[in-house]
Amino acid sequence: MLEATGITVSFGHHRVLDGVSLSVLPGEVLGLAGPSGCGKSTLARVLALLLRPSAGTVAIDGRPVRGWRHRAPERTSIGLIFQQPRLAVDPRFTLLEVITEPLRAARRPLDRAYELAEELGLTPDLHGRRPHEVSDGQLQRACVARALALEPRYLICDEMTTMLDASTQAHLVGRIETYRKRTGAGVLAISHDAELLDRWSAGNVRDWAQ
Ligand SMILES: Nc1ncnc2c1ncn2[C@@H]1O[C@H](COP(=O)(O)OP(=O)(O)OP(=O)(O)O)[C@@H](O)[C@H]1O
Repeated sequence: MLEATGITVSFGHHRVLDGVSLSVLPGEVLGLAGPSGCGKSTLARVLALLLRPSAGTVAIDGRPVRGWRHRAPERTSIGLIFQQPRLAVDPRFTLLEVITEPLRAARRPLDRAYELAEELGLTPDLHGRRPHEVSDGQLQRACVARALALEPRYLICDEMTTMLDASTQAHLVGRIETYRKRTGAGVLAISHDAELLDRWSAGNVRDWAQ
């Protein structure tokens, strides 16, 4: 279980999260809805171990996270996919380099990147292109491949498909579903699209406003 307990985060004097708790079970899809600005993305960053809260704990499969260093080993257990892929990649990287980045950092074989690119529908002519030479949908496919590269136990999809057309949305959700069913990973899906969340999580939605 990916478990956040009593999470508190402030930016300056603005307390964004005040003792929030949430958990994602292995194999489940949990939808998270809520009004704009309520702190969903902030909580996603805490759960992905990118933002250290001022109070509260994150535990992965019962083990509390202690190291919040950049290369904390627990980081590889959690994949995060952002809403805006252009803000989530180094603009100098080719799509293939985006996908190989975590494999390189973890000293894993890079061949896996070609399989992931193919699974995400990125044809070889796209591999050498940089972010400004591809569409948002193609770049987001590379970001999903990157998030899956180290086979995370949990995936956090933060408005992953908001900017994309219906067919790309269906493809990306389908890929993550295939991965979830194969590995038993837990998925936290954050979206303003109530219909998508309801369908994807089979009604397992937590509404922040309630
Ligand atoms: N790095 C930051 N510095 C200062 N304030 C921040 C920072 N990140 C987020 N905030 C503020 O924290 C609040 C919550 O932001 P967050 O992005 O978590 O909300 P959200 O629920 O994901 O919103 P949306 O649904 O619009 O994406 C907002 O008021 C935002 O302006």
